[in-house]
Amino acid sequence: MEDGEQGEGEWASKAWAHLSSVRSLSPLIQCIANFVSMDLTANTLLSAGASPAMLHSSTESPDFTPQVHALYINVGTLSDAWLPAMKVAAKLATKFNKPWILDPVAAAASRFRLKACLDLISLKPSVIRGNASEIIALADASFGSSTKGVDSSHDSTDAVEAAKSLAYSSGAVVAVSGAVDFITDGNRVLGARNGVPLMQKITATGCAVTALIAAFVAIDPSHALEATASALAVFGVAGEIGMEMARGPASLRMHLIDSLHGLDQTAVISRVKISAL
Ligand SMILES: Nc1ncnc2c1ncn2[C@@H]1O[C@H](COP(=O)(O)OP(=O)(O)OP(=O)(O)O)[C@@H](O)[C@H]1O
Ligand SMILES: Cc1ncsc1CCO
Ligand SMILES: [Mg+2]
Repeated sequence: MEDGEQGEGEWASKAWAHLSSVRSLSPLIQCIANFVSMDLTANTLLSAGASPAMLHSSTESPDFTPQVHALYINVGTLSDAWLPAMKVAAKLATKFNKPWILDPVAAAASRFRLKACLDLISLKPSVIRGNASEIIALADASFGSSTKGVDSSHDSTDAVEAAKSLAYSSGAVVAVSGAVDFITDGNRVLGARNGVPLMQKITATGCAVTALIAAFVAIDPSHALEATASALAVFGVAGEIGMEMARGPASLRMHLIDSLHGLDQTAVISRVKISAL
């Protein structure tokens, strides 16, 4: 796929091509998720056509990580026991040239968590996706500054410069979710304007979309910026269509998964709103 200036229609076609490849290639994604998000994450990957495996033991990663198409690491319910396993898997992914994707949940909630995230970032993830407060905390390497646990206390627009600086310093593509999702490699910045506000009221939609990014990057690893934008926009479109049937967060969760599974070319092409900023 080519870089450069393109209109929304071309980005939407690219998003459809990415989703079609995920469906046809069904990439195997190792997920070191968290206790809250495991179910939604696995179901999101399955409904998109990917193949999730929630394996986190450092004893089995040497056998398993070399077989996967991408690795997803989420620090949501981080513990002393899980952190070494995350590092083992991340190192294996890098060694075997597999993309790995980080979700730095609540990065600034504690010194332990901030250091864990920064240590993981030094192991070279392909993509980091967080909410605005998480990305600002990582860019500043600062603990406790205006954070509220796993929820963001900033708008995504507040974090664009932090995302660019984190992308530049880490070498990763950095995505900030919110009303507008921003995706940057430190140089280019894309905006994806899909989704509905009620997605914030379902726990772990952020975790789930980060896993979806892993599946999209797995099938287009040399275009991580574009694949990340496609995943965020496609997940947002599933949320928009799901919202047409939902009565609240619980039914939106169900309809979002159904809509992701049923997305067709017409819906993706007409609804995906990605643009270069
Ligand atoms: N105001 C909004 N309008 C539209 N979509 C939104 C809005 N806020 C968030 N989203 C979408 O909801 C999803 C989750 O993003 P969010 O920023 O809430 O992640 P998060 O805080 O990491 O969530 P969690 O930690 O619960 O997994 C993303 O797909 C994002 O695009
Ligand atoms: C609520 C919660 N707490 C730790 S992880 C998680 C899921 C959303 O990130
Ligand atoms: Mg999150």
